[in-house]
Amino acid sequence: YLDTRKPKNFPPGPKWKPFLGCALEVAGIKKRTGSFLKATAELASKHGPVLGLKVGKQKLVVVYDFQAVKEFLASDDLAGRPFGEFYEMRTWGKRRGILLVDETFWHEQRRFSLRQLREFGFGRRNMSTLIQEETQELVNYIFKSIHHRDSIIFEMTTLFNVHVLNTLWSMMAGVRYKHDDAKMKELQAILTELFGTVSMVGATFSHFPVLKYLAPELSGYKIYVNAHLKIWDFLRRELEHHKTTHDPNEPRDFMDVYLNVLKSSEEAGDSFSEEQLMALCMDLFMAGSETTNNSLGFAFFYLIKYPEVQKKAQMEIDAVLGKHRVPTLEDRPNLPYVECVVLESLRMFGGRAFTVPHRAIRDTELCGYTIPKDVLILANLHGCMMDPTSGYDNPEEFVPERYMINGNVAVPDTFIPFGFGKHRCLGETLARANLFLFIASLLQRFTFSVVADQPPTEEWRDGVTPGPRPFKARVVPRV
Ligand code: HEM
Repeated sequence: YLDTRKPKNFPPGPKWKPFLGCALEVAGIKKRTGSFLKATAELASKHGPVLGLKVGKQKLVVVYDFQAVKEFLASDDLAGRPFGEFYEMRTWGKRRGILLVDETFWHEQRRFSLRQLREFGFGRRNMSTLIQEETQELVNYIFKSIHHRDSIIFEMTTLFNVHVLNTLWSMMAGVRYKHDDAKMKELQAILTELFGTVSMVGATFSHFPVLKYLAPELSGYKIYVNAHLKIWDFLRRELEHHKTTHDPNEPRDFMDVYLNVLKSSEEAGDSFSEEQLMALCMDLFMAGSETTNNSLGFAFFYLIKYPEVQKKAQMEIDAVLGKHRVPTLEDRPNLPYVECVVLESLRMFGGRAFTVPHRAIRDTELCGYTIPKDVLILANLHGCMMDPTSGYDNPEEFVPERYMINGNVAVPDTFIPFGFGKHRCLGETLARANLFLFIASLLQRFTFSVVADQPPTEEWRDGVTPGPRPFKARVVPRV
């Protein structure tokens, strides 16, 4: 804590003070600019694209521009997973860390999850039919809410929550919930609470661990632990249910396939265990819900802000599907403009986000600087996709046409909302399928517009994942 000397050749950044490191300076800029993302972008413009920070006891490197991000994400030395928080897990009666699947096991668990997601299909349901069920549930819910009126006003940032969680939870445990289901709402509330207390680089208590004991509430530790315990409990109950109803010949979902692997000793590597299954579900849950929700939030934020984009997408949908044929993933090649709306929504989300933090697994180099072992390092993707120097014309504008090149959909190298390299998002296929089907299905049946005198604010919400601030839209059925 008291050491203010920087390691030799450490990336440049603000001066370090005893105990705090440069936390105060960063917090000051964060307060002025409104987010940690903008604060680190500003510091990178002053100190350079590889920024060295120290927040409390934690040394941290933030990488900003595309060339540096490319070198970072391609480096095997910088592909470690951060250590999770450890605390008492009453449910299992012993001490364990549950934030993340253990690094030594991650490789095998990641490969298993990727294969399940790629071969997605349990019983008669594949990824498209599963998401279609959710999109049509939402369409019906909106029609039901409109009832005999001409239109309805919805708060848009929460409209998709349950349905997005359902796509994850159906895949993992074969369970889906109704739009108003109390249990699912509770789970969503826990996730939202949790995401509000931490940022991508951890929470106040992880930088100043003594606060866990001195100020458990103020430092967010209590909320963090309680939220984890509640989710852990939720997952454990589902796992117990699976164990009693599991038929090895007819796996219904991810949990069943995993239980099959556990049963067949030659297939199961060392990394497979019930606890790892729970931690894996936790990871997928955490990584997949807010990201997809907020990307959809940005999509509809911009669709009401740019009605001409919405109209153009609707015309394409009408021409290909008409008003009633439900969009499926097979329609993707025939709806290139909708696909471009998806890409631009992902840029609006990703360009305001960080990658997950990685850990240096040994002393190494990045762009000529020394990164000591165990230092946390992450990329600020604003530099790649939204900075004026990122190569996108008017990067703050929502322009789906930018991906339409000679009639084909194409993205530049700098388009990396899912990262790349060893930790590239493993839910990319599911996330893109969700975005495409939700956007296409809703625009087919409804028009979304700004509510008079309640225009959405341009300010967005910082947190583990960025999102638009709550905003309302008027929803009118298309006849
Ligand atoms: C629009 C939605 C999404 C976006 C923009 C997104 C973006 C990202 C990014 C930027 C990373 C970090 C890559 C890196 O550090 O190199 C990541 C990692 C990850 N994502 Fe996603 N993600 C989304 C949805 C999902 C979904 C739906 C799932 C689960 C089904 C998921 C699971 C994961 C996991 C498990 C990781 C960690 C991978 C690893 O460390 O090896 N994500 N995602």
